[in-house]
Amino acid sequence: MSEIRDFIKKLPKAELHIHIEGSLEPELMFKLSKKNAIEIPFKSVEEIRLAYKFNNLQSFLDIYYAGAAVLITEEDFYDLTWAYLERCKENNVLHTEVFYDPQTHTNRGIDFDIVINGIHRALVDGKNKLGISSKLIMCFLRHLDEADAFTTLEQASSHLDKIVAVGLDSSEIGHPPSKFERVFEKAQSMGLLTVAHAGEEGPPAYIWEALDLLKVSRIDHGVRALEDEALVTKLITEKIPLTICPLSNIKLCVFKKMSEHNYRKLLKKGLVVTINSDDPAYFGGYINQNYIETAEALSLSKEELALSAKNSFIASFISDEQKKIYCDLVDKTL
Ligand code: HPA
Ligand SMILES: [Zn+2]
Repeated sequence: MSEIRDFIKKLPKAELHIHIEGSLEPELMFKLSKKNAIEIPFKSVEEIRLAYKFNNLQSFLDIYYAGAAVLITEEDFYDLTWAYLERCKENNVLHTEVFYDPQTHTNRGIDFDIVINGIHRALVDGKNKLGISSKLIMCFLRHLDEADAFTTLEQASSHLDKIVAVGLDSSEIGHPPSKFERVFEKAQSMGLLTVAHAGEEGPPAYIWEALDLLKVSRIDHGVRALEDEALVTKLITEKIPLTICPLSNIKLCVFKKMSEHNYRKLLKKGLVVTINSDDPAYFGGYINQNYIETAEALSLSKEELALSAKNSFIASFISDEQKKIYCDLVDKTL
């Protein structure tokens, strides 16, 4: 193994941008489709993998929502989450903040409680059996309307002990953060933090809206921030983290190739940037693979990789004491 790969493997990390539905590997999708008698348009695991060719965010989302339809029982959501936590262990992820999309499931008749209880139970086991700490972030699908998001927030009100924040994902263009200003305001009044996908395909104006209207603690993706100098200054001064997903950006054609990714530029400017996997089953790798491909294409040094790992803990929703413990662990790898 090359020295840099070995270093990345040993580096303690937090993952802050992972959609649990996006960790559904073709093998599990196939198995669940048989068990639950849900038809999927593929005859084999190989056929599923071959279908994973995307030319933008929407072409991915269409397949991603179709795949999620095999998830029916609480056990299915448990197994999905547990499989991801085992990958965390392999990738030396010590802390993870997991997104899930309740509306993907409730809108096809799955009870809100089944989904959250299955995911939560696996996260508790992840702490007890694997030593991985975690938080859960409930995302609203932005292509659906405000009323649907309000209904979802209402359903979450008896589970507030299991959720740290609300987020915003799905088709970005045409669905600006402003559409959900009132829902996010209500979520905050319930004690929840906020994050939002912005500036993945959408313009810098969407990042401004996420900050000014949704009062987000972090921006998910945010790679288009570089197009707006005043925005970059704000993100640096206010230390607002970006959760960047390099392999996702290549697979969804946000950048043509990894050598053109702006990750290193953002890091060099002093933004709190982090490396994450987004939808690892669909985009060709878990967090270490994202670190490796970014490091190799952009010639990131060990110091820059360690800074990225420290950023991941600093940008997380854990306590300051815990952040210090994890950052010290990162320093020890240098
Ligand atoms: O990268 C993403 N962007 C928006 N929505 C998503 N849902 C899963 N992954 C993504
Ligand atoms: Zn995402």
